This record gives sequence, structure tokens and C-alpha cells, in this order.
Amino acid sequence: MSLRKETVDPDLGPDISPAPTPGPPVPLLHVVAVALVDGDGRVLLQQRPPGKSLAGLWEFPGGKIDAGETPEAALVRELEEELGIATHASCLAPAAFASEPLDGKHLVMLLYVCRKWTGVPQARHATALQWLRPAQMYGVAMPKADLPLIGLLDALL
Ligand SMILES: Nc1nc2c([nH]c(=O)n2[C@H]2C[C@H](O)[C@@H](COP(=O)(O)OP(=O)(O)OP(=O)(O)O)O2)c(=O)[nH]1
Repeated sequence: MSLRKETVDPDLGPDISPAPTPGPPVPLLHVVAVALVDGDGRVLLQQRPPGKSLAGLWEFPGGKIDAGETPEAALVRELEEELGIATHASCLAPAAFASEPLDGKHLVMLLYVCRKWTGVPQARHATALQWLRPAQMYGVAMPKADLPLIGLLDALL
């Protein structure tokens, strides 16, 4: 039996979201990521390396939240591992999130903004790094989940 209302709300229009699919619940993939913002308002993107999913795409630094970890602790850890920089949970401002199907799971990615860290970011895991203003990201090959975040950062920073 469909759970959808058959009536069309005159203000909202028809519900064009996909009908709920029967079957097992979809596993959530919890990821944290950050817009590191420099003094010129540019944001750091890193390129995913060959052999990983979404290889070659430019992403915000971050990664999966381990079991038992807070999102902020996961991000502080990922920044040290991936870029060799140090920051504190108190320097991470919650900014936006992404929600998108990904490889049989459903990605929920929390995006923070960080303007304070120590060290110079190095591409320890990524193929390359680049600093871009949000408006410059529209033409960059990024994961599908990231695309709505560009406009949000453009408005926010
Ligand atoms: N870090 C990051 N991941 C993203 C972004 N957009 C996006 O779809 N993802 C996806 C790609 C991956 O499926 C997932 C992050 O997982 P990952 O494999 O990079 O995480 P990790 O650093 O923990 O890597 P690993 O230990 O599994 O190798 O989130 C983004 O902007 N940043």
C-alpha cells in the first residue's frame, strides 16, 4: 500500500520524491568534512586519489566517523591524518550537511567551517590540493553530494 497522499497540495505541488522502496533499511554512511577558509576567503579542496571511490573528484577534506567517535573528534583526526594540520573541536563551526544515496548506502555528510588551525596543509592522502573561492567551485568536478554545498558556502563566506 502506498503511503503517499494522492491529493496535490496547491501550494506545494505534486510530491515528486521517489516512492519509499520496500526492502531492508538503507545503511547510513556518516561522514564529516570541512571548509578550511584562509585569510583571502578561499576554501581548500583535495583531489581523491586513484583506487578510491569517486577517484579524481575534488572534495572537502574529511572522512568517515568511526564507531564511538564524535563528529568533531573525527574531523580533528582526519585533518591530522590527511593534511598534517592541527585544530580543536572549538574551531569547527557547524555549517551545512549533505544527504545523498551513495554506493548502496545513504551518505549523511556534516560540513563544518574552520578558520583556525596550525601547520601547512599537505596532500598526505590526496593527489593534489587547491584553494578556491566558492564561486570558482561551480566548474570543478566534485562528488554529487557536494554540489548543493557550493551555493551555501558562496552565500555564507
Ligand atoms: N571527505 C569527503 N568525503 C566525501 C565528500 N563528498 C562525498 O560524497 N564524500 C564521500 C566519499 C566517500 O564515500 C565518503 C568519505 O569516505 P572516505 O573513504 O574518504 O573516508 P576515509 O578518509 O575515512 O577513508 P578510508 O579510511 O575509508 O580509506 O564520503 C567530501 O566532500 N569530502
